[in-house]
Amino acid sequence: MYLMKNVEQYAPQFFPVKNPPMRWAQKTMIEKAPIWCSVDLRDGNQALITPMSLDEKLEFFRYLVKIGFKEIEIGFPAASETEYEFCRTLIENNMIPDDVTIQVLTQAREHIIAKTFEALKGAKHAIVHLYNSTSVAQREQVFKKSKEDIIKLAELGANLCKEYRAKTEGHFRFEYSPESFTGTEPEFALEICNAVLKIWEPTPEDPVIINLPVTVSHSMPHVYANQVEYMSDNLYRRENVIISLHPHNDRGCAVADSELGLLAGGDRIEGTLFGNGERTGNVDIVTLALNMYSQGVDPELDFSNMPEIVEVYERVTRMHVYERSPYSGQLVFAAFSGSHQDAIAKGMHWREEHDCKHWNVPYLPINPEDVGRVYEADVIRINSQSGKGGVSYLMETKYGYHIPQKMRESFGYLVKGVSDHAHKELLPEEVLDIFTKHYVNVETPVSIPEVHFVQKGENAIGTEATISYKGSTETVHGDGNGRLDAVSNAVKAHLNMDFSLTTYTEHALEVCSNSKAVAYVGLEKNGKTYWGVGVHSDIINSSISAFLSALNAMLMDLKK
Ligand SMILES: CC(=O)SCCNC(=O)CCNC(=O)[C@H](O)C(C)(C)COP(=O)(O)OP(=O)(O)OC[C@H]1O[C@@H](n2cnc3c(N)ncnc32)[C@H](O)[C@@H]1OP(=O)(O)O
Ligand SMILES: CC(C)C(=O)C(=O)O
Repeated sequence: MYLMKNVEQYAPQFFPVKNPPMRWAQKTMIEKAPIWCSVDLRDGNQALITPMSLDEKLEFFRYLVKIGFKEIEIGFPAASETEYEFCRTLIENNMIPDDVTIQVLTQAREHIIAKTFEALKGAKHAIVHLYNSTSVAQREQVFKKSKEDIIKLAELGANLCKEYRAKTEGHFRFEYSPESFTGTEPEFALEICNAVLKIWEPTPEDPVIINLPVTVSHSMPHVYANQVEYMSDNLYRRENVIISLHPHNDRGCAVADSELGLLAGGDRIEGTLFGNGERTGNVDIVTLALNMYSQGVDPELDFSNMPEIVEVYERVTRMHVYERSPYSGQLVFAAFSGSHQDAIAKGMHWREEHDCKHWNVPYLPINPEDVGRVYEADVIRINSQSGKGGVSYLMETKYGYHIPQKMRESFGYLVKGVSDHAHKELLPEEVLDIFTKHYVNVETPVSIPEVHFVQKGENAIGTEATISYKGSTETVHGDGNGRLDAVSNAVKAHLNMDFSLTTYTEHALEVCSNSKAVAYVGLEKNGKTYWGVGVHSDIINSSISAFLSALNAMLMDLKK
């Protein structure tokens, strides 16, 4: 019994290569950056609810150049006035850097090819990208043409492009796409591509791009890789052909298709930032490039200011970068859960203490700083799933508190409890606030407004302390082997209670360029430890404040 009643109406829509050699399967890494071609301004733009305006396209174009794209498909000049004007604006205003080649898309129809070349007048160089659909479904349903007639259409387009190129000044290269390649029999895709190549006759000086689009994704990535390998092995004048890949993401496999396709012979990738594009989008170039980067391969694109890239992209496309989009999403470096935070904090300390050549911090595939993200804001995020490791790491890296190991658990549970009850994430300032209110310089119910010490021997100190408690103020005395011990003994005697001082640590604290001293005290009573922290410009005052804070925590607890 099927849960979804229509499963029987589906069957695989792809044509696997017979007996594929699968040499690509022996490879494990992409070893150099492919030629990148951004199709944000064409495939990305044609899929937007409101396509970009001229100004938005100009801003996006400049940004793509800044990222480092050397080939940019700027549009479909015959599609609309905006598309045409955009192409003219770039050319007439000399806005295309010499090392950047614009690319334009055209169908195999004369008036569209004519308009495309008209749009390119004055361009120093460009790629003219011709396509027609070759899949069984499109041949039968859309074009209602035989294989021979589909080849004739491609040949017509290829010949027209050649003719118009001859009539137009500028250095123009050609690209051909057997559109819907993944729904096409590989033998037929090869036949039609070779027919086009025989018209264009690629040479080393004039190589041709054969683009193998996953127009719609129908198969698992290895099936596509076999198709790419088959084309690469059999294309006419392969040595003068650049194999381009253009995967869409219908099955969520565009990145895998691209990576395996590159292993199988692809030289070039057409994709978009954050995977914008028709339906589920084109392949996300950010992911592809940073996947390479994370393995030590220079992607030759600059994504070091991801927050800015996301801002520009979201503004001009009116799309949203998904929070979990690899490398770019708001949450992709965030660790909320305790064990992840603990491992990240320890991994970061390990890096400080060891001479690590390679990045291998647990749970962080790359250093978030490499893409312009910051640890405190983006990595350690605190909610009810967090633990002591993350909370302490935050307090240390953002506020300079080195909370003693033994105190961390108590603080971790305190923070977790606040977040759990409020049912929300806590910002770093809120975590600091909890810490301050709960532990630092707590002066109720007991306070010590004044304290003096006298040295009574080599290891003996006496104190005279003024203690305020429950509305009365008294001067008390005590002796000890140090100042804190003397105050502790004086308080014990005055309050007639017993406890032991189990932890004491101190360190300097940088607060707004002033150095203060921070002390941490743990007092134990009936098997339970109470914590206090003192912050003061003077270390003696800090330690007494820490002691008092712990004592007050104990008194409040005993009162319950
Ligand atoms: C997979 C992709 O992304 S391909 C790129 C798709 N992008 C776009 O289509 C965006 C821009 N397109 C447009 O603005 C318009 O489609 C235009 C201006 C190109 C053409 O507009 P129109 O001619 O008015 O309409 P339309 O696109 O519906 O034309 C379809 C006709 O073109 C034919 N056709 C479609 N693609 C091609 C092609 N690549 N080569 C030759 N003919 C084609 C169809 O078979 C159909 O023919 P018919 O009129 O005999 O039925
Ligand atoms: C024009 C072609 C390359 C295309 O966009 C596709 O097939 O997805």
